[in-house]
Amino acid sequence: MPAFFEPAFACPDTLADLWHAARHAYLDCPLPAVFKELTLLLALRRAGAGLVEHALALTRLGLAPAAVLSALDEPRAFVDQLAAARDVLREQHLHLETWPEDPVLRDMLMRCGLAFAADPQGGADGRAALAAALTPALYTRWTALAAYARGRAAWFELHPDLAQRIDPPLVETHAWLLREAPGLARHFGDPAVGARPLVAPALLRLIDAVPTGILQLDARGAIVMSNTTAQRLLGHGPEALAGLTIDDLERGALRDDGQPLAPGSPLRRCLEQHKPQPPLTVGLRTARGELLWTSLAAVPLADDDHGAAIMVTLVDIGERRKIERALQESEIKYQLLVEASDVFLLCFDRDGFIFHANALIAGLFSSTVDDLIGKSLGDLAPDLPELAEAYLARFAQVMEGGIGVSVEEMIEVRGKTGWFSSTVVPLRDFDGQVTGVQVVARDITRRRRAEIALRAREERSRHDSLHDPLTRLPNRQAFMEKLETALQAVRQGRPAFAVLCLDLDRFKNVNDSLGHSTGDRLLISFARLLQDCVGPDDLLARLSGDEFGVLLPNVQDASDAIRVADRILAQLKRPLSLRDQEVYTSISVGITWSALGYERTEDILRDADTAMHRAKRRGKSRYELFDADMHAEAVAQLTLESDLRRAIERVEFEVYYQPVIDLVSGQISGFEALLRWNHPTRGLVLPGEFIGCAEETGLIIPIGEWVLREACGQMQRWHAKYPHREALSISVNLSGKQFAQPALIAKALHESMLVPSSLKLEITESVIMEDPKTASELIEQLRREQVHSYVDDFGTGYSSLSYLHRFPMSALKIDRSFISNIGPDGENAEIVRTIVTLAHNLGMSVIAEGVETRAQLDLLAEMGCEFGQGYFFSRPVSRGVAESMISRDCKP
Ligand SMILES: Nc1nc2c(ncn2[C@@H]2O[C@@H]3COP(=O)(O)O[C@H]4[C@@H](O)[C@H](n5cnc6c(=O)[nH]c(N)nc65)O[C@@H]4COP(=O)(O)O[C@H]3[C@H]2O)c(=O)[nH]1
Repeated sequence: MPAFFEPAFACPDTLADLWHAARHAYLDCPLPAVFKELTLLLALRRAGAGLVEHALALTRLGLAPAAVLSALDEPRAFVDQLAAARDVLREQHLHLETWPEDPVLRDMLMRCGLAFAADPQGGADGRAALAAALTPALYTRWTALAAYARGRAAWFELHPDLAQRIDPPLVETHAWLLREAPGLARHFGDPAVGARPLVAPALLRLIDAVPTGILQLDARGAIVMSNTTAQRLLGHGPEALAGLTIDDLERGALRDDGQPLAPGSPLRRCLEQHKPQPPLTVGLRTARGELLWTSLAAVPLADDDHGAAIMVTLVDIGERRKIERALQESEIKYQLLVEASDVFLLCFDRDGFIFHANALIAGLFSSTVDDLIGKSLGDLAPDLPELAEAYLARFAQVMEGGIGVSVEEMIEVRGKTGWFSSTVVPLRDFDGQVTGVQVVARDITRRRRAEIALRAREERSRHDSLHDPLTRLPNRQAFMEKLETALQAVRQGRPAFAVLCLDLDRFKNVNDSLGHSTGDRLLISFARLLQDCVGPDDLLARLSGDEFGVLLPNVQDASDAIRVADRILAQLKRPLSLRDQEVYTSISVGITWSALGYERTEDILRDADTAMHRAKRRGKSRYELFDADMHAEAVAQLTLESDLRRAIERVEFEVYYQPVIDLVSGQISGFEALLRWNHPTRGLVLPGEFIGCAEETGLIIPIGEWVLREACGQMQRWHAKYPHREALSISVNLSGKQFAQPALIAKALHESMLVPSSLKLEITESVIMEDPKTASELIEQLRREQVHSYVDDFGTGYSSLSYLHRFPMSALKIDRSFISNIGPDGENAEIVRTIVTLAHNLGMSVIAEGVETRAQLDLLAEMGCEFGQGYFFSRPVSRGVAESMISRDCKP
């Protein structure tokens, strides 16, 4: 680029200014019109279209186009003239402020100026001469004019087709000019050349088809060609796009970072430095002002015939950028997440060197992220070689298998021990190849501690749930679990086991008489004693209140269990020390063992329990081995129990009445109500066969209630029917279990409307002694309600009269075993006599049970016994028979 025109081409603004200045000079300056025309004509001689415009200007000035032809026709002479003019100007030392009047001088100046325009480089001498000859203002104007001319020429050189296409009047004028002066045609060149496409049509189609936008810009940065993609992307039609400049393209354009594109864009650099510009992300504005993100590249074009200086390619990267942005955002989010989370992150390459880490892990090693990069595990924790080794093994495993590995482990880092949960996962490249591993670890110390505490608590609570808090022995649940294990072991061929069920005899008495805390101490002391009696492999448990169980997991036969029972019984011959007192106690032991072929643990314990009850029944302080008979008995008991339940539902019971005779008058003083069961298959069943079972199962409560209501009601009906016999009383047996429901007695009386004093409740001596406290309270309550209480079966239990005064009983019934023995030989007679005397001394009447003979009757009468009851008078009879007795004037 000639230095003379540099300002105009260096900066578009300058060019624009020059353009305006030149137009101003062209139209307003005092240069002669012909000078102007010649200047332009010469400058634009290669620009046919420019000449057209020039011709228009000539027309406006009133000149015929033909007037300039002579100058154009003589280029050679023109150059010579120019050289002459230059010499003249140099010699004349002119200082012109206005254009000279002298036509020769004028002509000289004009030709000199034209020389600059036509050949700026070559006209350097002339320019210097001109500058010397003209005032600076005049010289500037002249320069501007020359720049204008040069600019126009260059413009039209680059846009021959464009100029014709966009300016139809120009084309018309062109045609007119050629008609007027056909000689101009050689200056315009071939009009077809102007419309000639820049590239071959096939290539043009190809260019149009490519998805990349292609623009060609001329040396001044104006678009001279665009393909369809570029037009579509930028939203301009081809016409609108043609002629847009770099400025237009870059107006409102943004850099990749969203900042305005700085001056000196790659397009301009390419244009000016003729160097290819690598792709750059630029946001261009479309015709609608929207932002189009492109990858913009430019290459210089060498010697293009059509004036194209650079080729620009535009690739729409909007979608890609969105994805990239999303990826970036996701990456940022990931980073934020990683940094904000409590996760330790390390990424290792295949060789075990760190290439990524987060701040948290850096902090853990009192380091920085940068410092960690490039380090190996060994560098990281030189004092933990085993840990490093373990992790390296994990890395190898993960990289080989491609599957992540998670572990929780305790690690000591810098003297601090903590629990960490870490996961090692493989890292892969786009092809799926494992490129390294990522370790994500979390400090789980707090969680772990909480877990340990929780587990300890759970274990404690499980221990509690399986242990008795008082004796600290395993409880029933624990015993049953172990029993289940033992049962399974036996099924798998392991040796037999035995179970002992131990129950303290009369423990309730201890509780009631010595207090519950003494009872507790007794249990603790007894538990210790048991512990001393069993082996380390044996299981001792407290099954319930005063019931203990022993599981002997390895026995040859039942005798092994018997030996243990004997040992315990022998130990109990000595008193148990309870702090400040010593207490004698005994136990009843039931034994069973697995050789009996058990299927269920409940059955084992049930049978041991059955045997234990048998031991109790047989006098306590002993053991009983469960056997087949007992089993049959147990089965029979079960059958009986279910039959009883059915009997209650269907009311298969009946009350029989046995008269009680006044031994003085010989008349019936009352009846004892005795229960009978009309069994559907077994016929009449006596109470001895089912009362025990009813008591054990608690069924005695509904049965007893029924008897009470039935008997009270019956007696009340007899009272009503035989009013003169209203002194008749009814005796009803009361079970110990019924003590708990004294209200039922009041209820029965209330419902039957029987006078309370007509009801006598028989309570056995053993029941009283089983629970003396409750018995005493009940008897006292009954007394207050005017219900009489009798001691039943006296002599079979404690046989002690000493306690009787503690209970406000009305009478006692001497057991029939004593009566039957006061036969003709008089055995027991003295005992009975003593009982009668003592009872009288305590203010109680006496009823003799089981009177079967006249001799017994006579002896009892002689002893002063008030009442008698027995087969001698009558067996227990049905209601109807009993009534007939009453109606027969009360003699049985
Ligand atoms: N060998 C002989 N026996 C005689 C003679 N006189 C009466 N007996 C029998 O002696 C038992 C007297 O009843 P217990 O001592 O209260 O003894 C009763 C009583 O303890 C209980 N029992 C009967 N009914 C009930 C009831 O409704 N409730 C409760 N809880 N127990 C009842 O069943 C036991 C047996 O009742 P039973 O079989 O009816 O037997 C009756 C009666 O039939 C005699 O001269 N010789």
